Amino acid sequence: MPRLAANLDFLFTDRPLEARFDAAAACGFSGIEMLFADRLPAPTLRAALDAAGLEAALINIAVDDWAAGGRGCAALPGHEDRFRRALIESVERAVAVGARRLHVLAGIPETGADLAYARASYKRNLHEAAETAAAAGIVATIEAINPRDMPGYFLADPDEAAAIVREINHPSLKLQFDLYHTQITRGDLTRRLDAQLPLIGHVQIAGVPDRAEPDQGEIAPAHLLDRLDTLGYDGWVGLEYRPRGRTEDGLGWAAPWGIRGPG
Ligand SMILES: O=C(O)C(=O)[C@H](O)CO
Ligand SMILES: [Mg+2]
Repeated sequence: MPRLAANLDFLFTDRPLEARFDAAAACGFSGIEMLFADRLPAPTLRAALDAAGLEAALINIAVDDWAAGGRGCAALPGHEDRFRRALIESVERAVAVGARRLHVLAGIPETGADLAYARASYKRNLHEAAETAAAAGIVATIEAINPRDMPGYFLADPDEAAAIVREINHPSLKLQFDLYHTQITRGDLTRRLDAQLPLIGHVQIAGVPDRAEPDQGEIAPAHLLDRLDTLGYDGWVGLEYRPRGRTEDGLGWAAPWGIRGPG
């Protein structure tokens, strides 16, 4: 049965980061995921997780220029040294905090960039990410992000993400299947899960089109989570949405998976 993880950069954001761990645990979560895990020193993050009885399901690779529009650099030729530094630092952080999945962001190529050249460079960097992750006993993931939310992002098409994971064919490189982005760009979620399950290392969910709780709109959470269960997926499903109100008040849909508002 899939386990639900609270994304602490989307949920419980009405309180300081340090308070979100206990809030997630109080709602029945046993795992969390974070986009910006480098905001806390690794020992501090590890202590917060341990104190709340939480596992880090996934963290993102460090992105040093997020505020300036940076979205990673794995697919940006010429940035290999920067990529390697972020990779090594982030794998070390993942190990220190017990995270078994590291999302490796591709980046936004400059207008007019040679995309075939970028793809070749991306594949070399991802192979290195897989090798570095494997040596540390973890798994690197890649995720297609829809162009409405992240214009110009190199990896926009979920089927291209699946093709790249297949081509690299490394046990420590997996697909991060974000149901929200995939519904927007491609749809046909059930059949895509069926076909791509062996490639999948992490799943995320949000409602479409609003990126709020998935119980409204085009996403059918019970159907999709049951499907993942039937397919034998026993990994994490990250709740990566912007709650319509208080996070706790919007968790009713997740009750069948052990999540509850604290009352
Ligand atoms: O935006 C998403 O869906 C993600 O999962 C990334 O990690 C953050 O951009
Ligand atoms: Mg996502």
